[in-house]
Amino acid sequence: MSATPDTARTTTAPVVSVEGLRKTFGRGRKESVAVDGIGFELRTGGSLGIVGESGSGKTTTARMLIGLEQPTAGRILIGGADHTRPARRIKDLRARGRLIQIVFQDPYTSLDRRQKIGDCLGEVVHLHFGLTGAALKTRVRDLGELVGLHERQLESLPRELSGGQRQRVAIARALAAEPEILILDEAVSALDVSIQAQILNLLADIREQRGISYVFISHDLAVIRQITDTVIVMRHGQVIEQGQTADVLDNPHDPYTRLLRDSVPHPGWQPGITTPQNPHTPITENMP
Ligand SMILES: Nc1ncnc2c1ncn2[C@@H]1O[C@H](COP(=O)(O)OP(=O)(O)OP(=O)(O)O)[C@@H](O)[C@H]1O
Repeated sequence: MSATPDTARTTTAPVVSVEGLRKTFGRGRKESVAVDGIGFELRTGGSLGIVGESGSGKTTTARMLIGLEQPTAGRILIGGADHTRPARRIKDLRARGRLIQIVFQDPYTSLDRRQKIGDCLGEVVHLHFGLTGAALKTRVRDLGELVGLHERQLESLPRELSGGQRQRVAIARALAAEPEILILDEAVSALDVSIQAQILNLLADIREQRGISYVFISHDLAVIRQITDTVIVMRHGQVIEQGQTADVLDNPHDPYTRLLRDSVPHPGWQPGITTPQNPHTPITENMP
């Protein structure tokens, strides 16, 4: 990783600033609004959670941030520079890769089945930093170490690893570009609870050591509470509540956030029975 000291990045200035961001798909009568004029900030070295039910616009927001989707309207500033339009030239794509990376839920589909893990990481390091030979090998070993992958696993093919190990590969591959911002889109959702806890601890350590900023998309509010310091709640493409994570989750002002929070199963919860202790079944059954 870069030698940038933690303090250099850990300021209160926003590293990401989003204004009036909107994305529609389709045209005319078939037009649908996925993201409807949202705004938020991620401070440098901070961790921002995005929560909301399925279809609320979380992934579309992430895809616009990373440049995989062009916004219909609005503005995305990253490190003060305008990143509203996806990069087109290779040089700009690479520069963006050094700034922001994303990890999706299922890394298996994005890994080359015939490529050893070490080679996969080496490719990214070579692409961004031009390292070769022993220097490249050392860097790959360091990356593996950072995420808890050993030499033997670096020599493996993706199918020889567990889901948790593959997710570590995906994180290492994203970190190989030494980005300032890492987006994790349901990146731990498919993992069992103990592996999930290991990865969350790992991410917290990396953030502390490197001063990297996170955008963390998850439907799991316990995960959001653990890994983020601010949160936005999305519904129907809009931000309906935002603030410090603990404040929003402990004292939600919006009924939808309350509903979202109370949907987390707890002792005494029974599916299908609505009582004050067991407030609801489908999450937005009573919402407009
Ligand atoms: N390429 C696309 N073409 C048309 N509609 C799309 C496209 N991508 C997303 N949408 C629509 O935009 C809306 C928001 O989708 P998005 O994937 O951003 O939601 P989400 O909150 O991430 O959901 P989930 O939690 O299920 O991943 C949905 O109604 C979805 O069907």
